[in-house]
Amino acid sequence: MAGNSFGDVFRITTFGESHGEAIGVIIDGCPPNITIDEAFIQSELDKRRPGQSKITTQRKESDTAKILSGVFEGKSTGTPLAMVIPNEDQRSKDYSHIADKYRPSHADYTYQMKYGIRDYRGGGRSSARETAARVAAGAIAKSFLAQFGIHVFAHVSGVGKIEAPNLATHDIDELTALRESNIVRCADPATAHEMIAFIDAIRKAGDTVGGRISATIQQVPVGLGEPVFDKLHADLAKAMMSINAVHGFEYGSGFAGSQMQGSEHNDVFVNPDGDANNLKTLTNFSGGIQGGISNGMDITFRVAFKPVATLMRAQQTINEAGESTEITGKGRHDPCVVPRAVVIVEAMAALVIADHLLKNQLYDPTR
Ligand SMILES: Cc1cc2nc3c(=O)[nH]c(=O)nc-3n(C[C@H](O)[C@H](O)[C@H](O)COP(=O)(O)O)c2cc1C
Repeated sequence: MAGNSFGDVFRITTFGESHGEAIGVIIDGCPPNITIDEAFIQSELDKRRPGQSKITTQRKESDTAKILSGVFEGKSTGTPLAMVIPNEDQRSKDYSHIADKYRPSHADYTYQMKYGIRDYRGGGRSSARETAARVAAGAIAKSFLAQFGIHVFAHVSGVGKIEAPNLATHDIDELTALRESNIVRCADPATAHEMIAFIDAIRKAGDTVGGRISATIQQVPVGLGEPVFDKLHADLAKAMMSINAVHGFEYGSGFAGSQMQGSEHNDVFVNPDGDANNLKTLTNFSGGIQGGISNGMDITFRVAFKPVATLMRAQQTINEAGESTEITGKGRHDPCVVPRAVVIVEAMAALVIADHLLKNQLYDPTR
């Protein structure tokens, strides 16, 4: 199975399945002397952990990452940094009833056709359990970026047809406190209230619902991103589209921008500091990226997640023998993935920025 690695310099490889022994990650290319704070890694994993509230799956996993290598006396050594997260609450029998059935809109049929074998327990490698390994790696990338004052913030900006208003502040600490004040992780508490009630009603009806996550990356220096195929937004798009259940990515003005005119869409340059090498723009429809290269403004993007495929109600499907059958989800599933996916989006964004920072020919770590 190819395609388990991401990044060129700050490169991660993840391994493991939903119901195997463990999942984990190896980071090859992590620079030395980064402070590795295990409590921070854990706090990041806690935001993705199952069983954290009534609107997430009830699977009970402590999601504790054990560092196996690459760290000495609390600092990265520059050698491969490996982390493993044991699986604790598999309950594989919850899946025996679907062993030979294809869940509609899940990965069962495509895995069976491609590999001729699949671990049906929780979807095996196709399970979003794998993303815990990305979150652990993302925590290391965030620690690296913090040295440069670069911070990523994401929150749930939409659930079904409910949409949060534009945020009133850009202060990351303030936004984080607002987001963590509620279980859906929306930084607008009034909208959060509405979202939680809606997800709870959907869950009780045995159904699921999609949602949106908006993100911003602050203090990214000018010049990250390669000009042709490895444009910064192209790599962000790949990172986000690689997350389970993601169906859309847009940056800056995104799809709405295609309905605008150039005269309203162009970001007018200004020079507030009288420094020709530190220009700003009055608006940020470019989302902080022009020609695939960061321009020093906040990088902004939005990610759309589909409704979870596994429903707690009967659906028509086909089994491996090609016969019509019924399928009903059992066990523990998320009615809406976005509350748990916020930290996954942040992790993938941090990995992209760390990778570009390191491969930028203009980057001088001593500067
Ligand atoms: C945080 C998170 C949790 C998820 N939880 C579930 C779940 O409980 N049940 C499920 O069927 N799919 C869940 N998914 C989505 C599946 O992993 C995904 O739909 C499946 O792998 C098929 O891939 P695709 O939707 O990208 O085509 C979750 C996704 C994320 C990001």
